[in-house]
Amino acid sequence: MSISTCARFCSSLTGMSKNLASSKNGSSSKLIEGAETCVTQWAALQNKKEIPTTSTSSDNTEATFTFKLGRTTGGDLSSNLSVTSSESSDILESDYSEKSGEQNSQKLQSPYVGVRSSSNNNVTTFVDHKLVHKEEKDESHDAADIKCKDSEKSELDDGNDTDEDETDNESEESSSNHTEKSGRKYNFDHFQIIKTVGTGTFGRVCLCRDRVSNKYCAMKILTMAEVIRLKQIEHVINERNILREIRHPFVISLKWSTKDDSNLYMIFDYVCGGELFTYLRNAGKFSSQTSEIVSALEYLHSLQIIYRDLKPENLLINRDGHIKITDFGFAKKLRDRTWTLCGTPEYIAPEIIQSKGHNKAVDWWALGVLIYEMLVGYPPFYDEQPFGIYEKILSGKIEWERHMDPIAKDLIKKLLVNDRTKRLGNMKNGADDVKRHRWFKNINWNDVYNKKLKPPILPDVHHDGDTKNFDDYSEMDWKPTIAIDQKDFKLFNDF
Ligand SMILES: Nc1ncnc2c1ncn2[C@@H]1O[C@H](COP(=O)(O)OP(=O)(O)OP(=O)(O)O)[C@@H](O)[C@H]1O
Repeated sequence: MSISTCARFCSSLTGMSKNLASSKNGSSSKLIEGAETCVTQWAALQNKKEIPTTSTSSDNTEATFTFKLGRTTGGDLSSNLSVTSSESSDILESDYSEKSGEQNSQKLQSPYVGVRSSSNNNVTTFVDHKLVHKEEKDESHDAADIKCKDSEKSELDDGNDTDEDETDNESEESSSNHTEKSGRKYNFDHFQIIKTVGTGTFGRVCLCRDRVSNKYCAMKILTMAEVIRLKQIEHVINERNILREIRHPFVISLKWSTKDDSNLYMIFDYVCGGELFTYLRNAGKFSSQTSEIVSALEYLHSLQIIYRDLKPENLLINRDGHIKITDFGFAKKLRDRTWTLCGTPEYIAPEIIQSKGHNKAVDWWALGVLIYEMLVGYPPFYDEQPFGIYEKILSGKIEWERHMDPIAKDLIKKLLVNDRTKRLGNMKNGADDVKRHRWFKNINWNDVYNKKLKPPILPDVHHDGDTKNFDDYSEMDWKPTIAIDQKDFKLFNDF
């Protein structure tokens, strides 16, 4: 996850953050207490029946409690917190589909603090330094140096090296199956790591060069031990599986995934423009990007996938100016509804707060928040405290800027409807209702999909591997690769 963008509230969370930072597997009950308090306060806020703080599942399924805490508007500090516990007494909420009873793991985010200026990507990141690797590294690394054995289990993907910008539409038309083979077999040492361009909860994202095709790509490296520690195995496997299934011009495309005995790896096309948010904060310029997001959401929902993490940080912009939605860590294939409390506070839909069970409607809500934030510069529901944010979300009151475009305002209002059965996008015509809104009156949706709309702005990049739109990250804190034991390794059998 990018920590960049709008840095968010923090002071109230700092103490919690410290607790979390010092937490180990076996000592997380304090943190869970904090999480329980959150849940209880939400319930109290609404004067509604209490959200269960223990799992109702009979099979002791592990619970999920997932937040991305930490966005402050115009401020400069954000804090993401993470905590886990596998003790059933600490269970807060099970993440399962209503019908499947599918279990999931438990999480608040890992401790880090990010600072960002509102005008660009200047982010300072402090990741968990407990396992910081002090040894100095060269700027570029061989992927093989990271210790991926030949015997690693690797996922043969489509192996399609062709420049995505040129082939996106072709491949989408010819195949929606990401695993369709094109003949190439990837190998880990085909990749040379050049530079870190982002950090996430469990690892980092690096710019790489594919030695075979000579193309740039992004390698997301997740430390298995961290994934286990944060009880995120299911989410990571979900992320990979969903990414393998999808192929859309405005969604990041996974080229290959693999693992060794310490890390999970996902190789994506490199999106060199950085975050969209950096470029566009202007009503006139944003409608074509919005339409790309709508197109992507419609596609995901058509596959019964909810994305659940729509926010400016997760919208990257390609060299051609088009959007790429990234970070599918919260995405989920749904049979019906899900109950995981997850998301980023400012973007969470009321039904998530109310623990009513949620579905794709949460993405349409988040779209309303996103459009508002893109147009106004800060999110519609904001407070220094997360509870204040939830209270505002539930109240449904939105402050409107006087000069807000009335058509945009109408769209936002129809997306930010508390009653999800009346929310645009979630009614019987689905995404068509959104697409037919006046805000999109001049939009030809086929043209959107085929990238025929001229992007309002092109990112300032000099070449495909340009990293100027990303923050600088230390290459000195690569964590040592520690092999996990066989028992733990088996947890990743499905990756
Ligand atoms: N394909 C890509 N091209 C360029 N940069 C990327 C790409 N994928 C990710 N990044 C950068 O790396 C950052 C972290 O990526 P991502 O959000 O996927 O990590 P994460 O580990 O899932 O984070 P989280 O903590 O939210 O789980 C992004 O915000 C972005 O800046």
